[in-house]
Amino acid sequence: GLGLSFTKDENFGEWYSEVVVNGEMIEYYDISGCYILRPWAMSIWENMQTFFDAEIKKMKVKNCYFPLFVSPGVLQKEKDHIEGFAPEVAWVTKSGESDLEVPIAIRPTSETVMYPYYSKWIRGHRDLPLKLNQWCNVVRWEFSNPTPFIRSREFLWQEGHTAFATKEEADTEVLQILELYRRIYEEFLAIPVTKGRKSELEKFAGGLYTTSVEAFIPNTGRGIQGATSHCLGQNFAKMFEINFENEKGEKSMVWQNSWAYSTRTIGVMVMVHGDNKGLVLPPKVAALQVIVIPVPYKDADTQGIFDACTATVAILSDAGIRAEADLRENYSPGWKYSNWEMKGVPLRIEIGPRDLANNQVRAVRRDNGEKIDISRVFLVEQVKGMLEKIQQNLFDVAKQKRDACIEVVKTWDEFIKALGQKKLILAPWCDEEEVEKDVKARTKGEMGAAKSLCTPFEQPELPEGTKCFASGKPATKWTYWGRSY
Ligand SMILES: O=C1CCCN[C@@H]1CCCn1cnc2cc(F)c(Cl)cc2c1=O
Ligand SMILES: [Mg+2]
Repeated sequence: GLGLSFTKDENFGEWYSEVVVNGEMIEYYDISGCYILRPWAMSIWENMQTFFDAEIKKMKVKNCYFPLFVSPGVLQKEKDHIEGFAPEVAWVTKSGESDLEVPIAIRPTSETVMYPYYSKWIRGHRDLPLKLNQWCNVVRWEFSNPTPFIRSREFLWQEGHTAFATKEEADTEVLQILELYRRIYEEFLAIPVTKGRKSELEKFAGGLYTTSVEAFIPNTGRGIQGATSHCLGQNFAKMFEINFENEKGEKSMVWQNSWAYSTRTIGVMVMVHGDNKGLVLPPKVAALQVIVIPVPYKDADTQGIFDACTATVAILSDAGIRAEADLRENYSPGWKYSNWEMKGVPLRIEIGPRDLANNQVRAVRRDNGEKIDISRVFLVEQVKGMLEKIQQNLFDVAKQKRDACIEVVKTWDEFIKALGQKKLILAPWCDEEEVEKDVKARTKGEMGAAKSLCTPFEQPELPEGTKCFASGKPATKWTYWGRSY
């Protein structure tokens, strides 16, 4: 039937797979780990892209497009860049019946594709800063459990790659981009995230430091990296000889950043806001913000009701609200309510004989089910107000649930207990890599090991003499830990 066969709390994994399919976001594909993004998902990607693309353009970033294919020599340019990643590189080995002389890799990320040309294009300081971005797909032949949006063998992302004359400029941009990622999550997807710095063990090995926005899924008690903004330092400049002559005529290497968010954002949104009726879409990213449904009654003025629906859509659309009417004759109002709830449309407007007579409409919120009769007078203002309240409420509820999962611990026993309770753990840490490796080793299991998620920029007070939860050594910072995706 129309409903879901799994509930979010009883079987999260099955619930998620069913919701993304029944909500018409995803169609499973006959190649494992690959998914079809249907319009209901693509429109959310486009809504975020419209915001982010405009924002990076304000920062003088230019869009470009580099080839999908990577020649092997350049991919293996730097051992420690791809060490560990090699198994997930997909290769083209044939064309038609004949083998390729040399197999060609499909980009898993584009540093090695782009940077030989950065080296060619950047000569003098007047060529800096160079700021390019591309909206594209990447392929990583992962083997751990594929999950629509969250972990797939091909996904869409944007990857920004910038080069500066000074470290200060790079450091500044890293945080400007990170703020845009925070806005994507908190202002568009209504998801609370934590800005922080990755540990030496978790950072991008090819870079100098990694910052990220971290989300959390209360149902599974797992953290998830929402987006990432790296300062690469001069590591890739050294590797690819990206030098420039500065004002004093000295030859020096550029300072680089790279940053990305992907279609994983959509999966996080489904996981955080979805419920047992299906998707719940934040109005800011919803393809459809209002669905208008006629509720005809016996011999009541059916045409009048349909006309009122059409007029309501016109009024709302003219005001920039994304609204449609579901006038299909062969489906009952009840069926339509369930269908559009499953698709997560934030606001439903019902128009029946009584509404017609009273020059009003009945509005029903998807986030909390609240039913409100609103007059057709000032209809636009009231609908806009309701959509804003829904957006804000989705964020507030998600933040309250996420905050309720945060557990501050001081000792190993408290840490293990909190881990078992699917908490997001904030613990004082000595910031030693060996200790982090030890935490991973000591928490290994079928649920996956605990790892550091980020060291939040907002650091709580760390009293003198506080001990690291894992090593007992003097703690130097508060760090979030947990299991993750
Ligand atoms: O996260 C970003 C922002 C956008 C540009 N890239 C960086 C780093 C990507 C790390 N990374 C991630 N995954 C990879 C997978 C691979 F197969 C190979 Cl060869 C390399 C990598 C790899 O370098
Ligand atoms: Mg990976």
